[in-house]
Amino acid sequence: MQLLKTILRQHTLAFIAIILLNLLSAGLGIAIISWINHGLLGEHSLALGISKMLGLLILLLATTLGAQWSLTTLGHQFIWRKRSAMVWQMMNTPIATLEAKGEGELLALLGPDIRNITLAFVRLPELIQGILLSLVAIGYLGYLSVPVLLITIAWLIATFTLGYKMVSKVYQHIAQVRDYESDLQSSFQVVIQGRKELALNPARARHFYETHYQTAALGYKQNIVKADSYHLSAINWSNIMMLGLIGVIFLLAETQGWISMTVATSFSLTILFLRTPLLQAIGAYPTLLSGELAFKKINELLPNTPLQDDDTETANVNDNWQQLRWEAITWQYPEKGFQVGPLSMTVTRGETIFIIGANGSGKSTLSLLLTGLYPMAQGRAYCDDQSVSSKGLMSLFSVVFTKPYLFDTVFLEPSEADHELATEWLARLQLDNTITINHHQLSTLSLSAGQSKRVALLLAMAEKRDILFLDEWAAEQDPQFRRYFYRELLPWLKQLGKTLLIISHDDDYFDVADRVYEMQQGHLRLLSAEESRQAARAVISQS
Ligand SMILES: Nc1ncnc2c1ncn2[C@@H]1O[C@H](COP(=O)(O)OP(=O)(O)OP(=O)(O)O)[C@@H](O)[C@H]1O
Repeated sequence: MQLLKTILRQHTLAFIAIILLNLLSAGLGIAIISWINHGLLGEHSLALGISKMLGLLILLLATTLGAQWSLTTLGHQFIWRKRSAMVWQMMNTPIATLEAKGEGELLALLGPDIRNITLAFVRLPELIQGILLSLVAIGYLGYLSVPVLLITIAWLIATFTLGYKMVSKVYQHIAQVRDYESDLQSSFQVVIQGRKELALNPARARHFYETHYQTAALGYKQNIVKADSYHLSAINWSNIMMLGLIGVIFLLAETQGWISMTVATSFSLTILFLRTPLLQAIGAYPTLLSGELAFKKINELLPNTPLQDDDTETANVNDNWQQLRWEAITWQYPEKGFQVGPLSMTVTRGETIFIIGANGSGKSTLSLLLTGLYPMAQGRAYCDDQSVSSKGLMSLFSVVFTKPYLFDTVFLEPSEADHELATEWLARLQLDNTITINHHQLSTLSLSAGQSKRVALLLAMAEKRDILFLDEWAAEQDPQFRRYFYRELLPWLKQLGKTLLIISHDDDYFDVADRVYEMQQGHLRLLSAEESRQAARAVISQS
């Protein structure tokens, strides 16, 4: 099992110590049974017998608790590390890979999958104790009578072969449960993010509920019921067969005379002692299977390779760069989806460049490609004629996406000067009546769409990167502020030395740009001054 192998590799010594502790606990358990059967009544006084038994029981309690506690602690330590590595890994995974998986799958990884691994560890002590106890018990039974032990082993093999078949079915259904879990997470997202639309349209809400949600929920339920049924059948089957084994042992003693009745009693006591932990072990197995499946899913998406420290690449970008150039670059969405490029583009430091084009022509995709967020399938980017990596590109840009995510902190480690800057920017963005900045925290994020975009711009400016890339930033602004943005804010940002890449549909303001590019079905074209003037009409006619 991958999960067990990994924990064994990462915590070899601790794991060996835990196994030894478990062996000790199992050995003590069996020794106590043997002593009760053979030694207790032979003690000189009843008081001595009782105190010895109490002492042994307390020792057994301490070792069993110690063994379980250390395994559980090790498990939670492993999960803490795994979850932290996952979150970090996810933040460092190319966004195209994450997008291809879908949000439902990612939520399933961080939520139910990690929970299943946790549960696997919670039940792992039972499994390990059950297995070790069985081994120790088998040794003891062999000491009592080898022929009866052989019959016992044959009986147990027959029991567990059928039990294993049932547990395999459990695994199949648990795998399907995991797929439905991902669909359920997607449905939960619809319920939360589409709440307004669903509230307004009961017919759509019912349709969504009856088709999408119920398909996932029913699929989940049917498979979990089947998994649980096979699991319970395996437990009951094993339980009954263990009782049957005791009958067989007494029969062998009574009719065949293979062993005395005292040895038969020891056999039966040991098997009864073994029964509960063994059934618990079988009970714990499916939880371990779910954990294993979750572990595989996590490793599939976020392989546990050490993260590359690309800081050396970002250092390749000269602080005083003068020109960025992309040559014959391309990007295509998976499964032969929309393609951008091959295209080439040059940006000189301090320029204001507009990118225009019809809906779906590929402007936002281009922004992700130019900024290094999508990897170039072909072509290269250069910074002052030096090849620059995706990481290098990312270090130059601050982007306000069409649907930006708003963080509530402006600067990460603000200085007094930064605070003054942020206060000035708030005023310039006409947000000073709505928001205050205390230390580096924004007082509220309950904002209108237009205000949210202004905050997103504030956050982007606070990153103090050389290039600001704004994707249809002005779309939600009122006409006065839109005018103010193009006629005053952009020239002010340019004056500050910012290089500006602006995706825009606002044809009234194309004159603000030094150059205008047009996207057409994934291809980029530099417009002449005359074409820029005509562009607005061209855009409208294409859409
Ligand atoms: N995550 C995605 N997976 C697959 N295809 C996508 C994805 N995002 C966008 N596309 C496709 O890429 C094409 C270009 O989309 P893009 O968002 O870049 O256009 P745009 O020019 O920015 O449009 P708009 O002006 O409407 O914002 C569209 O046909 C769209 O269907």
